[in-house]
Amino acid sequence: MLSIKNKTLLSCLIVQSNTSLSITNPATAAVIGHIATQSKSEINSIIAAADIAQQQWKKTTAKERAVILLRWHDLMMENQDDLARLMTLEQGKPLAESKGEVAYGASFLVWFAEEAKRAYGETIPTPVAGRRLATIKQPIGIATAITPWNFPIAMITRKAAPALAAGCAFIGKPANQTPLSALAVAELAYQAGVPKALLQLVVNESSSLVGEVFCEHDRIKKLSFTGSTRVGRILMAQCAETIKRTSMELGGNAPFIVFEDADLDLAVAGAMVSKYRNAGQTCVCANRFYIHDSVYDQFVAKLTAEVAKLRVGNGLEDGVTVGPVIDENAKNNINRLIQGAVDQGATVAFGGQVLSGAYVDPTILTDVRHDMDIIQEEIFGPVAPIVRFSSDEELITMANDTIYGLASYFYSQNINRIWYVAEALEYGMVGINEGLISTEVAPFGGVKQSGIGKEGAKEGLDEYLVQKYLCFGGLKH
Ligand SMILES: NC(=O)C1=CN([C@@H]2O[C@H](COP(=O)(O)OP(=O)(O)OC[C@H]3O[C@@H](n4cnc5c(N)ncnc54)[C@H](OP(=O)(O)O)[C@@H]3O)[C@@H](O)[C@H]2O)C=CC1
Ligand SMILES: O=C(O)CCCC(=O)O
Repeated sequence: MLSIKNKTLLSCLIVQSNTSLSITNPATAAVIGHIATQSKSEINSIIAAADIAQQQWKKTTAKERAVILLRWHDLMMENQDDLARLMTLEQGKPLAESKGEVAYGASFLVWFAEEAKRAYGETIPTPVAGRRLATIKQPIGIATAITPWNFPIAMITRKAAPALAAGCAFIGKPANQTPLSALAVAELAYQAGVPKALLQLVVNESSSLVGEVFCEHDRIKKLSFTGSTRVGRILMAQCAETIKRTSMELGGNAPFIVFEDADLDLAVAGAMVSKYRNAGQTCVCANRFYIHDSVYDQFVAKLTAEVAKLRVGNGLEDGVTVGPVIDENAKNNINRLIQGAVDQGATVAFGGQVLSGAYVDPTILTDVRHDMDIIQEEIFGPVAPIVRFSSDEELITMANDTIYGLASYFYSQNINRIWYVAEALEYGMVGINEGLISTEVAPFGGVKQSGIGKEGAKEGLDEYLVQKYLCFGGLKH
């Protein structure tokens, strides 16, 4: 079942025991393997070993660390097909998307390998004679991460790469539903020369147990989390005791806005990639559509024509563009939101069938009002609820009416409107005439209850560095 070429990527697999975790393929509900779990005392031993390893690693030069990270990148790309297959088997996304994620995940290794060479300090003009002032940047120490199932590889490398590049040790907890591809990527890190004690992935049936150890351990200096706002709140509270630095990439409720002056074909292309990629299970996915009254019917017709071309099925099969969602619970929750919207007056313009297994029918809902539950909640599924608007002012109020502030998208060709709306949207990221904004070179992160901190870009490295101020006194000249 796990037929891949490079068998070393499966070194994490064990014969089932009472301390193992079983991994299920969401496309078939079949168990595809078992991996060992780590107890609390084993995780504490891993932290102690990471502490020792980091004392050596922090003394290496950024250039030496870059050589290893670049080798790791090359190994990931050499094993792109195998890693993608593993990801599709445990997560469900179509193989082409899995391959894309492997490349996206690997891109963080190159980016941070290069960026760490530019972790510059500063000199500061002294206000007092006989002194010189400067700053340096140093690794924060042991960094930990807890990641979700929707991007099993990229969310690990987006955090591990800056940590290792900065000179930190890294301990991650992948999602229990999708640890295989992350563990395979860790195996490639060791083959590239990353010391085993420096980079470890741990799992336990109880994610909250791992979370508590990470948050409460005094030698751990950083926690980076990607996942729901609900769990982000718990982790931030738990980190308070040790005043740990945190990065939080949490839930979103992205508006996708089309003004009357938009290029509609461009908007539909952006909507398809933003809404239906990964079966809608992306924190930056368009969650709710606001379309100007004068182009509403035209937009719906064009979008329907494109959604009708999607093919739902097992992500390993040729031609499949929408895989299963992560499990049947997720499917039921999405179908509950669709039914709730219909009960509140929405119309199913396309799709809406209840499918078997963990599959969700790509759906378009019209006659949707801003106050419906489907607009207020994160759908995390291939469903596009479409609201009409007629004034820019009303639109901005509706777009910002959420506790979330991660991604937002709008389409317009009017330069005045583009600047005004881009500035008025209360979001960490704005796609303007663009539906796919993620890249390793730009700062990814939200405002409001979508989180704290940035990943990728030059800012992503600073999350793993501490700035130290040096004051040189008693100088004669
Ligand atoms: N912003 C984003 O990128 C994401 C947003 N979400 C949103 O969250 C919803 C629920 O998805 P879900 O996967 O359950 O997201 P969660 O936030 O529950 O899970 C994300 C990660 O946190 C772990 N976790 C869960 N509870 C705790 C805890 N108390 N302490 C420490 N770690 C914990 C999970 O482990 P385990 O695998 O054991 O559950 C997983 O590794 C989605 O439907 C979506 O709306 C989900 C994923 C990503
Ligand atoms: O959904 C997420 O959990 C992260 C978004 C992936 C990306 O586009 O970078």
